This record gives sequence, structure tokens and C-alpha cells, in this order.
Amino acid sequence: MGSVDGDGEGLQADAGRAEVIKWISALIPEYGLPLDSSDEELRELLSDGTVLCRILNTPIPGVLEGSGAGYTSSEQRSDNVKKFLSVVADMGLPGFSVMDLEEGSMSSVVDCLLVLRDNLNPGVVDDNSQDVSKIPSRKKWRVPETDESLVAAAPQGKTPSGENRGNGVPYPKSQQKTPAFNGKKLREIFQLKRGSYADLPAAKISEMMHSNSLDNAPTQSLLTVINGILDESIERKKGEIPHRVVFLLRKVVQEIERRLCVQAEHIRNQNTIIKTREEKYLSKIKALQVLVNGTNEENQMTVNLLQVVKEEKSKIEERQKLSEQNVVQLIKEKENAENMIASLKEEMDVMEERNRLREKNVVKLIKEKESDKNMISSVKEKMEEMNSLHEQNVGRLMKEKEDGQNMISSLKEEMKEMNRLHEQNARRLIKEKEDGQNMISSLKEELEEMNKLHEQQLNRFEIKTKQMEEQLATKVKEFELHVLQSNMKIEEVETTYQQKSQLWNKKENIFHNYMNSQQLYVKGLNTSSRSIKSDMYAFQMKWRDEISNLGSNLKCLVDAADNYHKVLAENQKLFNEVQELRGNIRVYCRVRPFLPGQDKKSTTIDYIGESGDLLISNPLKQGKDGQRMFKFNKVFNSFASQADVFSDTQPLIRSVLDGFNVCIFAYGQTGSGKTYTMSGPSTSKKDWGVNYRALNDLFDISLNRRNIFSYEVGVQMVEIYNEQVRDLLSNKIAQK
Ligand SMILES: Nc1ncnc2c1ncn2[C@@H]1O[C@H](COP(=O)(O)OP(=O)(O)OP(=O)(O)O)[C@@H](O)[C@H]1O
Repeated sequence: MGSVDGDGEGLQADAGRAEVIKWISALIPEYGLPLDSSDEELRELLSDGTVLCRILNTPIPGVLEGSGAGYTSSEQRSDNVKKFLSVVADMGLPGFSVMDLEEGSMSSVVDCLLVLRDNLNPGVVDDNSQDVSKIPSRKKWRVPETDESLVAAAPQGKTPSGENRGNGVPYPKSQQKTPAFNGKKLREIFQLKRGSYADLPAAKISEMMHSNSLDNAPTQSLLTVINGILDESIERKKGEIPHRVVFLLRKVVQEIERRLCVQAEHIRNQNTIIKTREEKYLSKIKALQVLVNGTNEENQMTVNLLQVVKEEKSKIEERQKLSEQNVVQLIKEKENAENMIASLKEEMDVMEERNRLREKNVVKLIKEKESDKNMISSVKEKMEEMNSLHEQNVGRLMKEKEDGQNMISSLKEEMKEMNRLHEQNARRLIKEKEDGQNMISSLKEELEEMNKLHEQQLNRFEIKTKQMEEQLATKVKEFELHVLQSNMKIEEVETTYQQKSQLWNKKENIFHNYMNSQQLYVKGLNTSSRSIKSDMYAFQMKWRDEISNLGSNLKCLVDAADNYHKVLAENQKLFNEVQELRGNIRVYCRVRPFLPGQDKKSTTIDYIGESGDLLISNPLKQGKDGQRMFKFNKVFNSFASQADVFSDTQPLIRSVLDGFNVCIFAYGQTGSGKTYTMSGPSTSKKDWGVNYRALNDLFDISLNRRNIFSYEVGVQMVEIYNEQVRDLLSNKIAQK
């Protein structure tokens, strides 16, 4: 007894690969591979991408245009694979790396194809069947709690940048999809009344699915479609939601999810832009503040410089004042010196006056001397006169000598007295003269000394005056030079000061203008920043409201999905009841076509009815026995395919997975086609008999329900021949 559940990963991989090979063989029979093919054989089949494109093109014709078979260059092969991956990504399914197709494990490729098969479910399941394969996918779309989870759950192929999602394959843009869907049809779908979604033709839904109209549809319309489908599914308890509608529902939910992601991304981008702008504005404001501070510092420096210039100016003014004071002092000194010179001149005048007086005195003394001389001469004359008189007297006296001897003696005495007196006077006069002469000489000496002193003083004064005049002149010159230099310096400083002050005035004006413009600019920036902030706030509020609306809608959707599970369970129950009502025991008849070499004219089939009637005619028998009518649940004519035969038994397979016992067996004479019907003439999927198809369905459904149920499948193959049961899978040949 063999079990399909493998314990190891290798077994699982083999089973998966076999599934994929089975599916590919069914879709494209000419590429059929044996089920036990290796990874390398599968890689060889898929590596040029043609088979992958055909896998998509077969159930969805035209989804990949221009990806035909035949000789393909390496670029074409790569293009084919990329196209395939882009469509898979657009469907929101996991992909694989192009490198996986070239080397290494094929597990990711096999997984991708299995999921794709589950999603496409190509032609095996009819429209009435319940496609439970969406259950795990719906679980994947569960409404995320936060924005981050929204982004994480988003289909990566829908990222705005359209970049790889880790496998190095770029996703195509929406323009690469199938031709545009007619907008009218989309509106019809969006405006459908409740209960009419299931009636939408598959072609219309398929057309819409492969267009980009969902991308352009308003979110409210998409939500209306979801609500409509869910309402309809709840109301249609006895029916099921067709696969195409479920696929539409899934597509719509996927679109909403994508929009949520895009919106979240958009909000995040807007936030980043606002933050960047804010940082930019802050840095600009900082730069302006730095500029203002720098300008203030520059101003401060200029003010300091001006202060220094002012101080220098005040120093120069002080120096000028000092110089002026010096000049005044020098002028005063000059005046003093002049006064001194004047006083000295006056003194000199006084001395000259004195000298003049002294000269006058000397003249007076000389005059007195002369008068004394005159007096002496007059005295001498008088004495001569007296002598003459005396002689006259002597004569007379002689005469009177006798008479006058006495008198002569007395006269002699008198004369002697007179001579003594005269000698005394002469001596006194001589003395006086000598005194006068001494006085004159002393006066002369004194005068000479005075003159010498005066001359010396004069010379000194003159030298001093000259020196002072020279000093004064040099000082005046120096002072004039100094004053000139100071004036020049003051002029220079004043000019530079004026120039600098003009420059700084200009700079100040420019700076003021610049500051005003910058302040206006900053005000403008602040205003625009505030308006942008308020816009963004409004925008965020709007998006928050919209996201909360979407959240509540999605919550409703989740609730509806929960209800959908309940309805699904009810539907399953109802389905099994319907199967029971159709009959627990069903008998089908299959008419085998003639084998090669058999005479086709010898057929006994007269009539095959739609409701299971079979009329057999036997030309060898006459009358009633010649024709016999049989009644079956259904009769398959000789042209019925394996799939036709299986289609009626297929619903029963699901009942097996819901816990019902089902037995299908073939009955008939040797060579009637039992083995053909149950097993099929070959392993090609087209030729699969009921067994293979039933097992395939079992595996498919159990795989789709793997997140909900865990099934254990066992296979037993027995043959009952001549009322003896034989185990056909036993290794022991004789075991019964
Ligand atoms: N529907 C059919 N179309 C074409 N060929 C058929 C069909 N059914 C049976 N055959 C052919 O008829 C022959 C006999 O079929 P098959 O072996 O299935 O008969 P059987 O009932 O299993 O015989 P047995 O009881 O001896 O095993 C086979 O060659 C098979 O290919």
C-alpha cells in the first residue's frame, strides 16, 4: 500500500514536480513529459520560456503576445521568462528568479507553477464548481492592522518603482497588459444590481480582468462590487459563487490592497517631502540667522573701527589742541621774550639814560673843572693884579717902606697868610680836582664796566634772543609742519572715514535691503510652509479618513468573508445533499467505439437518448426481442472523451473530501473498455481515466484546502476476477 504523503522534502519536491508535469501535459500535450522526470528535464522544458508563455496563453488567450514557439535566441528566451514572471506578479502570485531556471533547485519554479495552476484552474473545473483554491489566498489578503503591515502584504509587483522583488526580474508596466477593457462594460459591472454578478458572462469578466480598467475605477465602485458580490453570495445560499466572480472579487480586493499600499507609500513620501522641506527651511533660517549674526559681527567690527577712528580723531584733536596750546604758549613765550627784550631795551634805554646822565655829570664836572680852572686863572689874575698892586704898593710902600715897612711886614705877613690861604685853597682845589679826576676815572671805569656789562648783557640777550628766536622759529616750523601733518592726517582720516562711512552706509543700506528682502522671503517661506503644513494636515486627515473608511470597509469585508466561510460550509452541505438527491447509486453506460478491423456496420446501438435511454437492436431476433430499451443515468456514446465521462463523477470526488464514501467501478465484459475508462490508454493527461482524474482532483482540492484541512490520501488497487480479489499494488505477485 503506497501513501502519497512523503516524509522527506525530496518526496514532496518529486510530488510537486509530478503535479506540475501533469498540469503542463494536460495544457500542452505535445510537451508531455513522464511524471517521474527529473528537475533537469523539467528545466530543459521550461528554460526557453515558450512553455511558460503557453501555460498562460492557453487559459488566458492573448495574455502574452508574441511569445511563440520555434527557435528562440537567448534574449527572446529571457524575455519570455520575464513576461511570464511579470504576468504572474501582476496576478499577485509568488514568482521565481530567472537564475532558478538556469541552475540550482527548481522548487521555487515548481511552487510558482502549482500556485499559478490553482489560480488559473484551466478548464478542469466547470463554472458551477466551487473553487476553494481562493481560500488560502484570501487568508493572505487579510486586512492588516497598520500601515506597515499593509505595505508588507502588498503585492510586490505593484510597487510604484516597478523594480524587482528580489528575483532580479523587472515587472512590466500596466501598458503591457492585454488590450484595454471597454469602459462601458466596467460601468455596467459596477452598476449591477444585487444578485446579478453571477450572471455576468465569463468573457466580460475575463476581459475586465486583463484590462487596466480596475486601475482607473474609483475605490468606492470597487467596494460596491465587493459588497455586491458578498451580498449576492449570502443571498444565494443554494448556489455558489462562480469561479470567475470569485476571481473578479480577488482582483478587486487586490486592487484595493494595492491602492492602500500606494496611498500609504504616497503619504509616507509626502511626509518625507514635508520633512525635507522643513529641514531645508530650517537650514535656510539658520543660514540667515548666521548671516544676520555675521553681519552684526561685521557691523560691530565696523562700529569698533569707527570707535577707534573716532578715538584717533579725538587724540589727533587733543594733539591739535595741545599743539595749539603749545603755539599759544610759544606765542606767549615769544611775547614774554619780546616783553623781556622790550624791558631789556627799556633797561638799556635807562642805562643809556644813566650813561647820558653820567656823561652829563662828567661834562658838568668838566665844566666845573673848567670853571675851577677859570676861577684859578681869575685867582691867578687877581694875584697878578694883586702883585701889581703889591708892587705898586711896594713902591708906594717903599716910600711908605719905612712907613710901611711895618705895613710891609704886616702886608708880608698878610701875604704870607694869603699865600698860605691860597696854597691851602690850591691844595684843596688840587685835591678836589684830584678827587674829581678820581671820581671821573672811577665813574669812567664804572661806566666802562657798566658799558661792558651792558654790552655783555646785550650780547647775552641778543644771543638768547637769537637762540630763542631760532628755537621759536624751529618750533614754529616744527609746529607748522606738525600742524600741516596733523591737518593732512586729519584730512586723510576724515576722507577715509567719510569713504568708510559712505561704504558702510551703503553696506548698511544693502544689508538692510537684503535683510528686509530675506525677512520677506522668510515670511513668505513661513507662510508657504504653514500653508503646506495645513494642506498636508488636511491631506493627512483626508487620507486618514479615507483609510479608516477603507479599514471599516475591509473589516466589513472580513466579516463578510467569515460569513462566506459559513455560507461555503452550508453550500458544501447543500452540494452533498444535491449529490444524494441525484442518486447515491448512479449507473452510466459508455459505448466503446469499434476497434480497428471491426465492422462498423455491425453496430447494435439504435438510439442513445439525452436522459440515459439506450435502444439496442438485434437483427438476429425478431419482434420485441429484436429491440431492447435500457435506462441509465446517462449514456456516453462512442465519441465521448475521457473528460466527458469523468465530468459526471467529478462532483462526487468533493463529497469524498467532505466525508462521504464514494465508490466508482467499471463493469463489463472483456474488451468492453473498463481499463480504458478507469485508467486510460496512456499517461498523457488527455487520456487520463476516471482514476487518475479523481486522484488529481483529490490532490488539487486537498492542496487548495491545505490551510484549512489536512487530508491523508491512501491508494489501494484491487482486481476482482472470477470472484477473487487481487491486490494489484502488492509486490508479492501471488498475494490475494
Ligand atoms: N472508448 C474507447 N475508445 C477507443 N478505444 C477503446 C475504448 N474503450 C476501449 N477501447 C479499446 O478497446 C480495447 C479493450 O479495452 P480494455 O482493455 O479497456 O477492455 P477491458 O474491459 O479492460 O478488457 P478486460 O476485461 O479483458 O481487461 C483496448 O484496445 C482499448 O484501447
